[in-house]
Amino acid sequence: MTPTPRDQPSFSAVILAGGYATRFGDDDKAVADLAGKPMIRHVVERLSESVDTIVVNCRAEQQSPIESALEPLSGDSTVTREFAIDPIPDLGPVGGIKTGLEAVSNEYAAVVACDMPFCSPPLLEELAARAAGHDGAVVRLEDGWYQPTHAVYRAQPMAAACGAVLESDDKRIVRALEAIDCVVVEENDLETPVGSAFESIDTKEALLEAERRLTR
Ligand SMILES: Nc1nc2c(ncn2[C@@H]2O[C@H](COP(=O)(O)OP(=O)(O)OP(=O)(O)O)[C@@H](O)[C@H]2O)c(=O)[nH]1
Ligand SMILES: [Mg+2]
Repeated sequence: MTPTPRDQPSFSAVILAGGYATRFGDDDKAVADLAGKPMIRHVVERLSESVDTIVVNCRAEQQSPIESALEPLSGDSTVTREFAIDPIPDLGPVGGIKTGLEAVSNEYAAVVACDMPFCSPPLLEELAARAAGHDGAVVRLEDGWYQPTHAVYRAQPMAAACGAVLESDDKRIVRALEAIDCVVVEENDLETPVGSAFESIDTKEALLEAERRLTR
């Protein structure tokens, strides 16, 4: 086996951007300005440290604004970007994860929400290493909540599990996690500092708060 430069299992990334950002207001938070850069660009630039293929999952009408938000992107010439458009919008993150992972050609992929500008490539690398030989690795915080939109999955089984969940009565993402061989990593057991990796920007107030931290 030829190790990657970081001696980590290689994985792709899926960025979930297909939500309607209702708590954020009328604007699409994926392309909202955060400290001089569209939010999704923060995520793409970070993920480019660890992956060579990024799949952006969104609705059809978002593709053009998101493409504009990501061009030109310096220093990422080796990163391939693709779009995976939801065939049916508004199925929630489970629908987005299914659409995105179906477009992935690597065995494993990190899934990260577009509103997590502090996402952590080192943390995702740790999750990829923990997921090796399993169908995924997801962090459970001390308060008991899973972090499925900053996680690593084996693309094919997780996409299939999301498809089955969408067909069932209980459409919660936790049902998909239960259906696959997903390693649950307790927050306290992580080797990598979490920092603000799991922080999502849901409101304009949260955006301003994140901006203050990024610019001070
Ligand atoms: N493809 C797809 N992605 C979604 C959908 N709903 C949420 N997401 C994504 O999942 C991630 C987490 O979702 P939320 O934080 O609830 O984002 P949101 O649904 O856009 O925002 P709210 O309307 O305020 O809940 C974000 O990256 C969203 O873009 C959906 O219906 N389809
Ligand atoms: Mg939502």
